[in-house]
Amino acid sequence: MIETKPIDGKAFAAGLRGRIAEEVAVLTRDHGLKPGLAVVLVGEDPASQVYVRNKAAQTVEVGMASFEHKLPVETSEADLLALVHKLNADPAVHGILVQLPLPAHVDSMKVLSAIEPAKDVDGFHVVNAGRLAVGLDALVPCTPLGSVMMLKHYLGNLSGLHAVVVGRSNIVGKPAAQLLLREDCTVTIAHSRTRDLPAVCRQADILVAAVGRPEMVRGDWIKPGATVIDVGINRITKPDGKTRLVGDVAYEEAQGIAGLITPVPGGVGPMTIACLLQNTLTAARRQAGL
Ligand SMILES: Nc1nc(=O)c2c([nH]1)NC[C@@H]1CN(c3ccc(C(=O)N[C@@H](CCC(=O)O)C(=O)O)cc3)C=[N+]21
Repeated sequence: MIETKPIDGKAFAAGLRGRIAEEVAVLTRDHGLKPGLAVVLVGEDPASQVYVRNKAAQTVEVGMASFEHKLPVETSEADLLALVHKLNADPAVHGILVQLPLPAHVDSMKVLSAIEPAKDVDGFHVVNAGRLAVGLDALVPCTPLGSVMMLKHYLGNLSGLHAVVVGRSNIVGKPAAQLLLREDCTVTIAHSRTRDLPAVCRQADILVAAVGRPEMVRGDWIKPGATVIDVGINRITKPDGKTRLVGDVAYEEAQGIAGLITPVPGGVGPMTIACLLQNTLTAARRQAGL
């Protein structure tokens, strides 16, 4: 029987934020540079409001400036684009995040493409996606960045390991695959059309679940001793009417099979926000030519 160890993303993120705070203090002291992050939220989705509030609080906590822009759900695409252009031109703003999903009447791709790539701390702009793909310096999407940071910390060298990424989204699956490839993993990208998905997953030394379906990855999809990164954050309603957060992996079933696993909550989620701050620091430094 394998002893399954949880990967404490919450503690890891707190440590990372501590290091970021020290670097921000040095940057401000030696160069008079205070990194600034602008977050744009359209509409009043309660979960999104919680994330945006957490991001703003942690931004201030590490010594950065936080600029929050809350817009009504009926905001036009033109007005949103105008705000993005204003933030692009604002020297106090080094990072811009437009919270997704946007309302249906707004073309998300158009808005993301309007963000100056150097300020695109989500790493969603095609320029950053392309730079990551060809191995140039890029701003890298926060969730995959945080996931790979934890993998390197816990496993050391990832070279030659077989990583299976379940999910092919532009914000997690594809960039996660690129980062793992950069670490010399053998990478398989699996998705809803993959034939015999459980058998493909069972080949993984590193299994990244990023599908957005509660507990879809079952215990018997996991190779004994494998490292499981659960990117899913699904709010489900239990029979008693209470809600609870679950990942894309059946966490209890993974016990005794996985070697290491990120819990939900307390795994990848906190690292996503810490990496957003890391990207803002990186963006500020590059914009200042440091
Ligand atoms: N442009 C954009 N960039 C994003 O990065 C982005 C976005 N839009 N839209 C929404 C999703 C969601 N997201 C989360 C970040 C942290 C937690 C997080 O810290 N979760 C805690 C629990 C939070 C809770 O209890 O609800 C945890 O997993 O432990 C969750 C979700 C970033 N997103």
